[in-house]
Amino acid sequence: MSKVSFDGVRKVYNEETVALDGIDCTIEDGEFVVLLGPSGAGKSTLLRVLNGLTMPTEGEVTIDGEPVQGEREDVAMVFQMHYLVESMSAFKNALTGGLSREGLGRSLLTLYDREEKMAALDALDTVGLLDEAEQRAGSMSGGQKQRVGIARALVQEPELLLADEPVSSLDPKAARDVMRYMKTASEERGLTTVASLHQVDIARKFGDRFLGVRDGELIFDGTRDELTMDVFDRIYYGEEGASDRSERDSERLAAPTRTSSDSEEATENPETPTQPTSSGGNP
Ligand SMILES: Nc1ncnc2c1ncn2[C@@H]1O[C@H](COP(=O)(O)OP(=O)(O)OP(=O)(O)O)[C@@H](O)[C@H]1O
Repeated sequence: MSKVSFDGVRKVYNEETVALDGIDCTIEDGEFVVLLGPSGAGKSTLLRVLNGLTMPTEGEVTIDGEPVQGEREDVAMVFQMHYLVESMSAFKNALTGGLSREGLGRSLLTLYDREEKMAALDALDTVGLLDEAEQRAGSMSGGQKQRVGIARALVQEPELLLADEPVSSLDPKAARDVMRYMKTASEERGLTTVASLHQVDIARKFGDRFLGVRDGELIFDGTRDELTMDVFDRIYYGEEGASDRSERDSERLAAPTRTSSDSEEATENPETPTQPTSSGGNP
């Protein structure tokens, strides 16, 4: 588990594009945090400054009190595009997660020891793919591939798991499956998790806490119950757009009804947002 702090984090690309504009926030050990925000809001940049792929222009990001100054072994990332080697089995793909732990000097041809193989099998078991361990990645469904991507991240033995739109390209059922396995993995392994998602219904189902980013600013930090339709509209459509609800409400009403598998996500809060509609990136 890791505690993460953003202290006045600002990121400006090419001296003109402000991607993050003074982010202050702390993520506690073991939290499962969902990042929400329209396209270009700064979500990927926020994840990238967390895993050291990008350095802030101002401010500081710390993990367990240590400033992030580059890529870290205890931070693993799951991407929208899983970047698997399609010709290799799920097992071999998962094994490569250990490379970031062991250093890039090791080649894929290296013989892995028993402990590493057990870690890969254990990770595949965590994501429900033990029986498919020998299956070629290229022959797997999109959801299965993403689960292999999660297994590969788990083999790295991270304390902090980051996921950048991990289910954006999946159908709703596969997306839920992937998120369910990611949540289970985080709980079983005590990971702190930060995932950016556009599907608000899925976000609400799995997130413990929600950060809303818009124009590089953190405009919402709250719980599931606090993530009302108004808040959601403010995150995705801005203050002005949030007042223009009637058109979107009619689109929402015209949307297909939920399937029975969706119904477990109770609408205990009548203000519960469903799926974002017209603008704001993927929604
Ligand atoms: N490497 C880069 N160089 C220049 N500008 C960048 C770079 N990466 C991101 N940006 C810009 O920074 C802003 C924030 O981008 P970012 O990718 O963090 O947003 P996002 O919320 O993840 O969007 P999306 O949901 O579309 O992925 C955007 O204006 C984007 O064009």
